[in-house]
Amino acid sequence: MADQYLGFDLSTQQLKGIIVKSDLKLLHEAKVDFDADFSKYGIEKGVLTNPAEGEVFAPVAMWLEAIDLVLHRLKEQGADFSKIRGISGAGMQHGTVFWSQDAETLLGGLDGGKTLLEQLDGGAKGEKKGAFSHPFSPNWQDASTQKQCDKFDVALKDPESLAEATGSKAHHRFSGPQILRFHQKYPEAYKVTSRISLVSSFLASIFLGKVAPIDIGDVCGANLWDIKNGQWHEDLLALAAGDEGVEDLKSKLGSVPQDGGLSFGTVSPYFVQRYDFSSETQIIAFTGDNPSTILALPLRSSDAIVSLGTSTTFLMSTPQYKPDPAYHFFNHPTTPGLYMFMLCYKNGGLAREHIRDAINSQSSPTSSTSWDLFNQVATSTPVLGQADPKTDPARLGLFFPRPEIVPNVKAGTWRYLYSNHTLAAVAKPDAKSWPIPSADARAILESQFLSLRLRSQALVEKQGALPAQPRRIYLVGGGAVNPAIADLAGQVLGGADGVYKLDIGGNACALGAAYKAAWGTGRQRNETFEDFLEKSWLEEGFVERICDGYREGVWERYGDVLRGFEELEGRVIRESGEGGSGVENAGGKVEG
Ligand SMILES: Nc1ncnc2c1ncn2[C@@H]1O[C@H](COP(=O)(O)OP(=O)(O)O)[C@@H](O)[C@H]1O
Ligand SMILES: O=C(CO)[C@@H](O)[C@H](O)COP(=O)(O)O
Repeated sequence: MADQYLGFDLSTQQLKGIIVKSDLKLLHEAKVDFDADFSKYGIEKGVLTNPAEGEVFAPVAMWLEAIDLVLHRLKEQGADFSKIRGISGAGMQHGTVFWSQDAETLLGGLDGGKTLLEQLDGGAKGEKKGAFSHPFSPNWQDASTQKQCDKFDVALKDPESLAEATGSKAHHRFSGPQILRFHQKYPEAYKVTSRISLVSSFLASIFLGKVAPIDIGDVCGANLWDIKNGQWHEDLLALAAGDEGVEDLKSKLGSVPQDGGLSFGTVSPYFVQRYDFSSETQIIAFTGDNPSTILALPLRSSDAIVSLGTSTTFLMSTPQYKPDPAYHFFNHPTTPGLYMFMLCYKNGGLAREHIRDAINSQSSPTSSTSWDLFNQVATSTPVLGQADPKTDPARLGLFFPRPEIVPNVKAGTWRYLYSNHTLAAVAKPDAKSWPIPSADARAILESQFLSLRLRSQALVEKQGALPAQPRRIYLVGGGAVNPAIADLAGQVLGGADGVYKLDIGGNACALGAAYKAAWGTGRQRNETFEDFLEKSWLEEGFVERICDGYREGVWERYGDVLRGFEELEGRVIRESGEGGSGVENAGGKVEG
C-alpha cells in the first residue's frame, strides 16, 4: 500500500532524506555529508569562500550529485519508493539558484538512464548547455552585501519600516540584497537568467521536473515580500531589479501560492524511471529549513525550539505579528494567521567547535573531534565563572569566528568581567581572570543562550507561579545530542516544563518536511496542519525530556547579568559594528 512520505533537508553541510509512514513513524533515513562525500568540490563545511569580498557560496552541481546519492542510499537501506505518496522538503534559507534559459527544457526532458549532474550541469567552464546561469548559490553565511543592505534599509524610509513590511530589516544573507548584488556583479548572467529559485524551491523543481513556485513561508527571507498584503513588494522589487524593471524580476521569481500544503503536481518521470517512484507521487510545496523545523512538533504558546545546526536559530510559533529590526517574522509555512518568530546566529556550531578543538588540542597533540572534554569543562566551571558569586566578577564573552548577524558585527572574540554593574575588558587573560581555552567552554554556551533570552523575553509568558520564560525548550539539529549544551540551555533560558529533544531519530527539519508531505497529500477538506499532527502525535514515543529547564536561583543569576550582556554587545557594536546604529543592532531589551 502506498502510504509513505518522503522529506528532505538540504542544509549547509548535508542533504538528509527521511521516510515516514502515514502514522508519522520513521521508516528510513539517509544523509549525504558534503565534506565527507564531495571533497572534490574544494568545499569546507559545505561551502566555498572568497574572504576578500566576504562571499560564501556553494556549488549547485554538488547538490545535484547529492540528490542522486541520497536516493541511492535510501534504496540501499531498503526504501521502496513505489510506496511514496508525497514528497516535500526544506532548504537552508535565503540562498538563490539562478536558472538558465534552457532550464525548463532540460528539467522536463531528463533521462532516467543518466545522472542529474550529467544532464543539468553545464560543466566547470560552461562547455555544454546547462540549466544554470551561474554555477554557485550564495550561502546564508555570506556577508558581501552591506552596500545593498544599506539601500534596502532606506528604501521604505528606515529599517523599522522594512521590518514592518517584510518581517525583517535588511540582512546580508537575504535574497533581495543578494539578487541586487548578483545583478550588479554579473549583469550578463542576470540577463540570461530565466528564473530565480530559493534553495527550497530549487529542490522542489528537481523533483517536479519544472521550475517550482517559491513557498509562502520561505519567501519572507528575501526582504521582497509584503507580508500583510500577501504579495511582492513593488518598491523593493524595483530596487533589486534595477534597469531590467519590476516585471522582469517578477517573472524571474514567479508567483507564490498562499497554500503551504499545495501539490505542485506529480513527480518528474526521471524519478519514476530511475528509482521506481509511482507516477502518482505528489510534490508538495518545499519550505525553508527553519519553517520546516517548526512542523516537526505541535508547538504550544511559549514553547521554543532551539536549532543547533551550523547556525543557531531560536523559533517560536505565534499569532502575533510584532516585527522589529532586531529579529525576524515569517509567514507560518502551513497556517494562515500564524507567524514564525526567529533569531538566527551565524556563529553557532562552528564557533562551539573552535573552542572544543582548542580544548582537545591542549590535552592531546592528536586532533580529536570528541565533545567529551568540552562538556566536562563546561559543566564543571561554575555559573558565569564565579567560584564565589559574592566576590568574583561574572565572565561575559562574545565568540564570533565569522561576522555575526545578531548583533551585526565583524568577526572577533571579546572577553569581559562584570561586577557592580560595570564591565571591564580582560586585557591579559590569566589562569585566574579567564583561563583560555577552558573558561571559554562554559562562556560560549552562556553567551549564546543569554543572547536568546535577551531577545525572546517579550514573547514568553508567566508559567504558573514561575516568572515569564519558555514553557518547554525543544532542542533540534546536530548539537541537540549534547547533554552539556542541553543543561546550559535550561540553566540560562529556563523552561518550566523542561528541556526536550525529538526521540524519533531523524532530523527535525526533514521530519517536518515529511509530515508536510503527508498532510498536503492526504489532508481532509479544511484540515489544518495542527489538527493533522495532533491526530497522530504520540507524546510518549516522539519526544524525550533531557533535563530540567528552570532551576531556582540559577535562572535569576543569569537574569542579573542580562543588562551587562546587553551593554557588552553595545560596546562591540560601537567598536566593530556593520551599518545601522548600535541600538538597533543590539536589539534586545532588558525588562524590569
Ligand atoms: N555531540 C555534539 N555536540 C555538539 N555539537 C554537535 C554534536 N554533534 C554534531 N554537532 C554539531 O552539529 C552541527 C551540524 O548540525 P546539523 O543540524 O546537521 O547542521 P546543518 O543542518 O547546518 O547542516 C555541526 O557543526 C556540529 O558542530
Ligand atoms: O540563515 C538562516 C536562517 O535565517 C539559517 O538558519 C539557514 O537557514 C541555514 O541553517 P542550517 O544550515 O544551520 O540548518
